[in-house]
Amino acid sequence: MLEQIAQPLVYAEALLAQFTRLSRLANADGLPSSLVQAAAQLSACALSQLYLLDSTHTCLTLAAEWLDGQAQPQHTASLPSDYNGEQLLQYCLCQNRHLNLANLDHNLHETSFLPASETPWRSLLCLPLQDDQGTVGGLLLIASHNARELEGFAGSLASLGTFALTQHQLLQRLRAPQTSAPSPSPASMPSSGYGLIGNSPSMRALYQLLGKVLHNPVSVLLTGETGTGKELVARAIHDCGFRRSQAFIVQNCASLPENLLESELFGYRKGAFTGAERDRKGLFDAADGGTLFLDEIGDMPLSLQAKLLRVLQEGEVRPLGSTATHKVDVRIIAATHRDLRSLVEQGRFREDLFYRLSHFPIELPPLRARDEDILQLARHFAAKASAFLQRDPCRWADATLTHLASYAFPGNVRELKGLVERAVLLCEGGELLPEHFNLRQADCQTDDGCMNLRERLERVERNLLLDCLRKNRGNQSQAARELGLPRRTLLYRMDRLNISPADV
Ligand SMILES: Nc1ncnc2c1ncn2[C@@H]1O[C@H](COP(=O)(O)OP(=O)(O)OP(=O)(O)O)[C@@H](O)[C@H]1O
Repeated sequence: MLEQIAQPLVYAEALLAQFTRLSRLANADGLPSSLVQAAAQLSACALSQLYLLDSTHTCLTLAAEWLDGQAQPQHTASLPSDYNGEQLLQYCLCQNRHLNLANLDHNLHETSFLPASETPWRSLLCLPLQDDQGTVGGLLLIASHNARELEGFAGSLASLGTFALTQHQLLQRLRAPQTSAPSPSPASMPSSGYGLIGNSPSMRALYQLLGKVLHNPVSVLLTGETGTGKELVARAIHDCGFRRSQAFIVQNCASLPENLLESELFGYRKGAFTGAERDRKGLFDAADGGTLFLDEIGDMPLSLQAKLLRVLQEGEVRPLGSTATHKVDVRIIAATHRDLRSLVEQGRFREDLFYRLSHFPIELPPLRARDEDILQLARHFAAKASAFLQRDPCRWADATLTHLASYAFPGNVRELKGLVERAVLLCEGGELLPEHFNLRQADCQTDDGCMNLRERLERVERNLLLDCLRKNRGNQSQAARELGLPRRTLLYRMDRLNISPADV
């Protein structure tokens, strides 16, 4: 790591001292400025900057700057991560690769993010930093007025920066419970990740995967039963990624006959077929720079699959009736509820396209695999439905929550949404009661045949406790009060039901 450094031992000692200094900081606010100071001193560069990506991964903020031996006053301005001007920062962020420019005099990159200076900036090194989830959480940058080779600092400063970023997040998390946040009303219940609702282990695993693809241009294949949120996830990838200012276009591949689907997707030239009276651009052109969501990809006809493969491989589109191709830059997110592998075996889906699409597969869990999310989803849908109907948010009767928590939903979030919306419509006194929900009794009881009564009751109790804890943002005293339990009893039950603060 240090082979390109002039005096590696001296440097290693200084680096160790900086790791030690950063590890001793007990205040999250001090970490960014200590990191930029350390980076500038270790590299002997006049400038060091730390940019942090916000939790939605859409804004970059200059969190700290060290210039000519001094910490600079904190900037409040933030830059959207999809801004076009700062290609250099954007490149490191999206590609998750460091960039070393040893001579900025011959550089075409825009560097207006560097502070104005009488002596020009002549070299820089920009390093992506990963957060504790393993996704890019920020950038550390050093720059010098001399045309210097800074590559040798890349490995060690990236490690130092990643360490500081993780410490920063840990300290922020430690501090969070001490600020007494007001209990959220159902209408303001926060969403859990990328605008999706759910905090179950399977949803948290999903958020981790999403974090990996947001700033990475790979095609994504979303699989999962119908109504599990595939389109919602596709939108989240688009809205939280760097293409968010561009178009998000949806096309259902099962909804159109082959010819129409082809002309919709690829466009056509005047005279390509009877009725083609003028040139028309296709959806790939409309989504240029943005995202095209191809729903029900398993139903795409084989001939179109070949054309889609060409777009994925070459980034080229050929409209119907044209001999020429043109380039497009479109991120493809495909979705299907079918088993594509078995369609490949049956010869109904191209194997090469299957492998091309499944570079990054994401499977959405059915609702039955995340029943602890049911009440959170139900509250969310009820709050949205009330807002839509311009009504005050509904209250939830305890019996209703128990009723819902014990219902064995199959796979479909859409079904739960429909049930809740109907209940909100039926509810007149402002309180949602069990009779407002049209739940099939059989499903309330049958559930998983392997579960005995005690296990079923424990599942219901676990879901209710989790719901109450979430509603109170993890505040156990408040949750215990609301449940009418001594706090110690709540803690005992949480322990027995295997509920940890992380589940909340
Ligand atoms: N995690 C979630 N948080 C909030 N709403 C959700 C979630 N998952 C699904 N929904 C809602 O459920 C409904 C169905 O979701 P969506 O249309 O994305 O499913 P799908 O898997 O694409 O369905 P299909 O296979 O039928 O096309 C939508 O109204 C969506 O907003």
